Amino acid sequence: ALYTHPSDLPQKNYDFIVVGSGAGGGAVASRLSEVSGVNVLVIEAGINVDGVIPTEVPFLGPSLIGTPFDWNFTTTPQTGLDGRSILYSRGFALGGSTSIHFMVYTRGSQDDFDRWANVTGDSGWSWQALQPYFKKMEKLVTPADNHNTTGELVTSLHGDSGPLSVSLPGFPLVTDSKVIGATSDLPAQFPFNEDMNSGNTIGIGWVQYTIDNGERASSYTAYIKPALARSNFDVLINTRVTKVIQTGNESGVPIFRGVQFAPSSSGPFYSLNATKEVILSAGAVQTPQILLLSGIGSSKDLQPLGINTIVDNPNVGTNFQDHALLSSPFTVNTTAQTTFDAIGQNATFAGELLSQWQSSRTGEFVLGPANQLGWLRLPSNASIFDNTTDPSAGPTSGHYELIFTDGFVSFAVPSPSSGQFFSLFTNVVSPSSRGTIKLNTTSPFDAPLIDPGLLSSDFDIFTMREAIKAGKQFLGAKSFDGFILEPFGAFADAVTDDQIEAYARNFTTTVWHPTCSASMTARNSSQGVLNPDLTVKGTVGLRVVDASAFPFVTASHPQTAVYVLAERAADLIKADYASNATQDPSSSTSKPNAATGVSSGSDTMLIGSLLATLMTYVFLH
Ligand SMILES: Cc1cc2nc3c(=O)[nH]c(=O)nc-3n(C[C@H](O)[C@H](O)[C@H](O)COP(=O)(O)OP(=O)(O)OC[C@H]3O[C@@H](n4cnc5c(N)ncnc54)[C@H](O)[C@@H]3O)c2cc1C
Repeated sequence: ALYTHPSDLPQKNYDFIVVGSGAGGGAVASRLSEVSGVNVLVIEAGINVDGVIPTEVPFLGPSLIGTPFDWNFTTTPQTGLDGRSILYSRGFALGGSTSIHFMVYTRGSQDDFDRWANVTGDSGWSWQALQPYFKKMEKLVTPADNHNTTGELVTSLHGDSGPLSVSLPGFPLVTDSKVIGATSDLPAQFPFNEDMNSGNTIGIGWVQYTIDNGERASSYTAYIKPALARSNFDVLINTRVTKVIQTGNESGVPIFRGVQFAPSSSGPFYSLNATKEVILSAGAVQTPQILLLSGIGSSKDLQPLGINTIVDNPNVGTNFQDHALLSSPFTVNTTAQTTFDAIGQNATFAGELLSQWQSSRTGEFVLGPANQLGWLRLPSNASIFDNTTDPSAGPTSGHYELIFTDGFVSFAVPSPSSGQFFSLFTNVVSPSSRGTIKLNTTSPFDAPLIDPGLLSSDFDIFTMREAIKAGKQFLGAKSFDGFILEPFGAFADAVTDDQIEAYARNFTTTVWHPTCSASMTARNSSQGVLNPDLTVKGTVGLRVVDASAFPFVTASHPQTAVYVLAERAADLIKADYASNATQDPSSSTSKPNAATGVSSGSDTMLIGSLLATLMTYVFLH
């Protein structure tokens, strides 16, 4: 059942307490609750999304940025971005970031996962070994417009009965034939890739989305909602886990089967113990924050804050990786108005499209941000490789991504109120930059210090620069003749290499792919935070199942890799407890205890007024 306040929780022994309901938490919790008699509780800080239209309408996904469905974090000043701090969105919602994200469904490359297997010493993370899980999670469905998808993806690569629906774009754009045509014009540099989820990502092709019948498919809709019917599955929203609690020792190793949680900073504070495990799935920003608040981290950092170090591991919150994203607009010449511009500039048209979506789940509002994208590599003789090792996983991984959007879309500057545009997104997908997550204060209700280190390495700024140049070459193909006019705004002045780099540092943001901040490494390695089975090194009863566990960010949009990690994690956990796992004798079986009696404020909002705010937002931006 779904609960909205800790005091409503039923009296139950929870075998597993999962912190966070995003891609990792939703999937692992739902799978664990398949075992009858195993009680699972998910504790989610964020708010309900039921009936919230912008979380359902694919096209309105971007309108959720900066709203109450977003944690609205800000990064530390980024040296690679000329000292700018940028908005760092994460989903504050049932379903986590998958309830607000852009739904692009890319698995990553064979080399990405084979590298995971190599660094962890666990062949179960290899591309080949994960194939059953990629298929198990997925249900390939027809696009919203039921068009013939021959040549747009390879059906046999996909699952047909998993919880997560995947489909191709369900509305045609005038730019579709131009982008696909350009892959024929310039096949050597920009090959067509019929299905970038085959293990070889290289090339340009059609985007697959987690969209089902014109609606967003999220961790909530795919995994959590169906499981809520089970009597052994509970979800508590509006409630923040403030730390994990040591509940004992096993052969001198601390056991962490307790969680403390509260609906607001003023309490009341509750605690509850899992009989089997606590699973942290709070995402790559907050999983390390919770570990640090719980005394699992670098004693050098924790001591000055007055936090007692229980497990001294300096790797917690390090190795943080993200993808740097830049949008570069071009003016275009077209009689058919470009999609994003028409919607952004004409509220009446947008209203009509919303009505169309509501009545038939068709039209432009079934679309994600682009119908095509591609993954490309720098030439092997690129000058950067004279003194830098290639940070990519191998030849099936891109160094950069190009995304093609039919209209003006930018996360750095506001959209112009008139004009017709085409946006080229460039994304550094195999970065060598590394960042950190550190505590700012000891309050779990304060944001941590988030430093994704965007464009902080020579390789990354070089790659961003070359990606922009490659993108311009692609848009110079014959298929774009007479359509693309010229670079717009500050992009128009970015001509020489130095100017392009300056432009990139000035306007790059993130594509919100934080990962690797509690990485898994080999079992006997002193590096990293997790063992290859995702248990936290130096602890008993505590695991991490989310994007922070990645050893390297995949050269992809990472939701699929998080889901696949969670699918395998569920089987690893089920196997552990099928074979008579030892139990912590201190595990509590009681109703949660309120440690303080202060009652909390309510997060309840009038959905009507929220929707109005969201719609205004999307129309204005
Ligand atoms: C704007 C945006 C667009 C994106 N677009 C795409 C895309 O198109 N394709 C793609 O593949 N990926 C995309 N991503 C990334 C993708 O959403 C994430 O990689 C994925 O959701 C990560 O899963 P996770 O489980 O690690 O974390 P999340 O999905 O972020 O889930 C973490 C959950 O933990 C909760 N939580 C955090 N702290 C606490 C606490 N203390 N107590 C209780 N709960 C807590 C959060 O509220 C959240 O619900 C996007 C992300 C964003 C923000």
